[in-house]
Amino acid sequence: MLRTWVRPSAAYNPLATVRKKFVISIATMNAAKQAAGYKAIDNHLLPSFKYVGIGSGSTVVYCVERIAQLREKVPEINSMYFVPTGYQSRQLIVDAGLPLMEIDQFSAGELDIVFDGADEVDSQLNCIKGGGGCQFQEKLVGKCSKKFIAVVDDSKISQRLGEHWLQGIPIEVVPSAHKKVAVDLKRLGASKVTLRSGGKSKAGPMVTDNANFVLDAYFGEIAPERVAELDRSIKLLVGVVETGLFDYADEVYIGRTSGPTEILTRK
Ligand SMILES: O=C(CO)[C@H](O)[C@H](O)COP(=O)(O)O
Repeated sequence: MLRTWVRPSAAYNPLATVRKKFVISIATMNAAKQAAGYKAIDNHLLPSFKYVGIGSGSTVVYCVERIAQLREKVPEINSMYFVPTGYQSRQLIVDAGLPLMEIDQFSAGELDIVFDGADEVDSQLNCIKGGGGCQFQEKLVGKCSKKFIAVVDDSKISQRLGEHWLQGIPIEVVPSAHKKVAVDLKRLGASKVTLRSGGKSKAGPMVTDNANFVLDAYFGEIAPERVAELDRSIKLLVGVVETGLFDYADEVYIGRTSGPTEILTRK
């Protein structure tokens, strides 16, 4: 984002103060994500593991970076297989030279662990995911894993989902059903439903790794005890492939922009 609006010329400087602040805050945010990603790997990647899920987004990049760094010290990593949640994480695994396996080889509970990012986390460790449109495969990999570790920065933490993530719950839908599902979601109580656009990179709707569309549906702030029920209601709508509501994180690593990484554990 920075690159698109800051003029690089040193002579041009009305925005210099803003620019400096912005640069520092991005660097600080990345340092927080990195600290959390590294700590999650150091604490949870056991040498005995065989199959490890890798989530999507900018934070898991640091998890993969740490796994690659540890290969010499922990040679067992070379005989593990890493299972992606979409094309982005597939590319991360391949670029890091880590052994790759696809999720279609696995069923529930067969992966040892998955490390993934999240868009928002509530007080009971429920998460909204799918900011990058990967929620279906993220949930599939999550459901095939014995443990789900979320890694986020501190801007993602809320009491209730919908407090900070105002874009809405990402819902993957079969393209031919997008209109019907949008109306259904409004009937279910969504105040705003948007068909996600491909933005500057693609004319028309964004298309997921599974060739589907995404509807972002805002349901206001969702009390933690309502998350599972809302997830079920959305899933029942014909045309819905998967929702971005996740209610099974075991631990959340929160990279703090000031202070050490905090760890929240499901009680
Ligand atoms: O759910 C996701 C993609 O579908 C991501 O994990 C989520 O959007 C968080 O991404 P980031 O780490 O870049 O903030």
